[in-house]
Amino acid sequence: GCISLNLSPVPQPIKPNMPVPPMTSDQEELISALVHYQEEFEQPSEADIKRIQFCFEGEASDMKFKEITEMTLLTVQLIVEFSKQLPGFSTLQQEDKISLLKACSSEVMMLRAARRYDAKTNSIVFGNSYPYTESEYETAGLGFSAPMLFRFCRNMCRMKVDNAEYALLAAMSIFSADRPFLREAYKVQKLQEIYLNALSAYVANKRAMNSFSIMIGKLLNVLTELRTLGNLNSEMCYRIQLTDKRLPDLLNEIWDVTPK
Ligand SMILES: Cc1nc(-c2ccccc2Cl)n(NC(=O)c2ccc3c(c2C)OCCO3)c1C(C)C
Repeated sequence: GCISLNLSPVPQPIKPNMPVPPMTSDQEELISALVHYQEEFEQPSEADIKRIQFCFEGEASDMKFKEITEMTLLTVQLIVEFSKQLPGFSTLQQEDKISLLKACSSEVMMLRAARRYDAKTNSIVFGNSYPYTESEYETAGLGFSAPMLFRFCRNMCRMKVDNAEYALLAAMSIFSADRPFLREAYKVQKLQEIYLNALSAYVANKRAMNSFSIMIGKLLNVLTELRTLGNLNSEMCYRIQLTDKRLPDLLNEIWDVTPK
């Protein structure tokens, strides 16, 4: 069932030497719901992954590129399902839901890649058996993006971001009030504040006090980094337009790549 959003007065902002207030039960409920949905919509089904694996022939680069695009298509659809479960999302107008999903999907894709990053093999394991290494990214013709993507993944890994923090960052990326064409930006802003307060309460209660302000600062900086990565994804989409490679129509539509 969906969590009743408690729009009670915003809890006190946490100051450095202030005793850490316990999380409210609403915040605990919200966080466990998000972690549950994050797990529910984490992986494409085995059947979907199998379908991708065996239906491509052609030269290595095209096959790798096609695999990545199909895997991304499945993952973006999971991101849409995750977003629809977020408390508050259903209170928005249809047009705003679409504007938010178009704008956040590449950013949440980057967060998902970071969650699937395996430091030992320096690879992103999308699905259960799809290790993407930096060189495979090069093979697929996406070489320009690989170093930045893997640097982002390594940084998230070093910060030891946990499932709750990933889920809350994804929710904050989804509920970004400064996305283009929003009709009710103020509603999106209010929703993001609820997830921000839950994130800061969670971090304050989880990490020793001295590292709270450092950690919350780093996590909020991730949202800024995600903007850059999302914009570079759009740039990559345009570059692909200029080559003989093609993205699936749904990705072109979601990422506003106007077919020439
Ligand atoms: C089908 C497809 N799937 C992805 C993708 C793959 C993994 C994580 C996130 C994304 Cl968005 N991308 N984007 C990138 O791989 C991509 C593009 C630009 C980047 C970047 C990535 C991962 O990361 C670093 C900044 O620039 C694409 C297309 C557009 C090729």
